[in-house]
Amino acid sequence: MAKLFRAAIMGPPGSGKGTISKRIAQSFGLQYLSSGHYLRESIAANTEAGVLVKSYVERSMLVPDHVMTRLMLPRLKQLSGHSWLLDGFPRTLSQAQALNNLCQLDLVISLNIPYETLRERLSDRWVHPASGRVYNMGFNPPRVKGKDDVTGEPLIQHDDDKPEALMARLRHYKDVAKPVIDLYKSQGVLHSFSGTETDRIWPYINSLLNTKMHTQPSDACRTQTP
Ligand SMILES: Nc1nc2c(ncn2[C@@H]2O[C@H](COP(=O)(O)OP(=O)(O)O)[C@@H](O)[C@H]2O)c(=O)[nH]1
Ligand SMILES: Nc1ncnc2c1ncn2[C@@H]1O[C@H](COP(=O)(O)OP(=O)(O)O)[C@@H](O)[C@H]1O
Repeated sequence: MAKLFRAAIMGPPGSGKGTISKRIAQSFGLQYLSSGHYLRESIAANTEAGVLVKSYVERSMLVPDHVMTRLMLPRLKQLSGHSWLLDGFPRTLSQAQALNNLCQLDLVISLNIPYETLRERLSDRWVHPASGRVYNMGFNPPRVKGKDDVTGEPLIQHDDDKPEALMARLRHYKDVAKPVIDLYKSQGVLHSFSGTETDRIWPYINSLLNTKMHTQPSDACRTQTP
């Protein structure tokens, strides 16, 4: 059986989860699943799930745990023969416990980035809503200002990336993430990285993954919920 590897990345909004996940997926061939992107995609496609979660996502409120697990766990079961990386899920202790019942993570990456850095980055973050591609006017600007590189469609800014919403989101992130981080610490799978530049953090994550992926294969996840 192929070696499988299951990881999650955690960090406040703007900490570089999406940017680093893209590098991990490219370098290590993991399937990447972003809860925020998945939810926005469902809303845009007006699926049953999309209708259900729309009011929460639009108000930057957490989607209730039972809804989130009902959406994410079946997706992960579909990926049961693959290595994957989760971004944005699990967000709460209850979500982490539900995920634990499906399978144990091999690695959780936690990003600690100073507030001022987050504020600067997010005030300059532009996204292509349909694909989830993310740009930053200084760090990774689009080839044509205001347009997505692949489709040429317009880029937008999320309202909740604006400074007035950011402080509240950050405080909320810390409260909710603490028990999740404690859980993964107690399981011995948590690795934290601090810094202000993704390019300086990346080599450490790269080297950690190189080591872990070649020494710690995991079993296949359960395909049936117990
Ligand atoms: N200036 C700067 N911007 C960065 C760096 N790393 C990521 N970004 C940008 O910061 C914003 C937030 O990054 P993102 O990966 O979307 O963070 P997430 O909210 O944790 O998924 C995006 O616009 C990125 O392009 C960095 O090292 N320096
Ligand atoms: N695991 C989750 N639990 C509850 N709600 C979630 C979860 N992941 C994403 N969401 C919802 O989707 C929105 C966007 O998520 P995301 O793209 O991760 O952005 P952010 O990191 O800015 O919160 C969140 O504000 C929330 O409404």
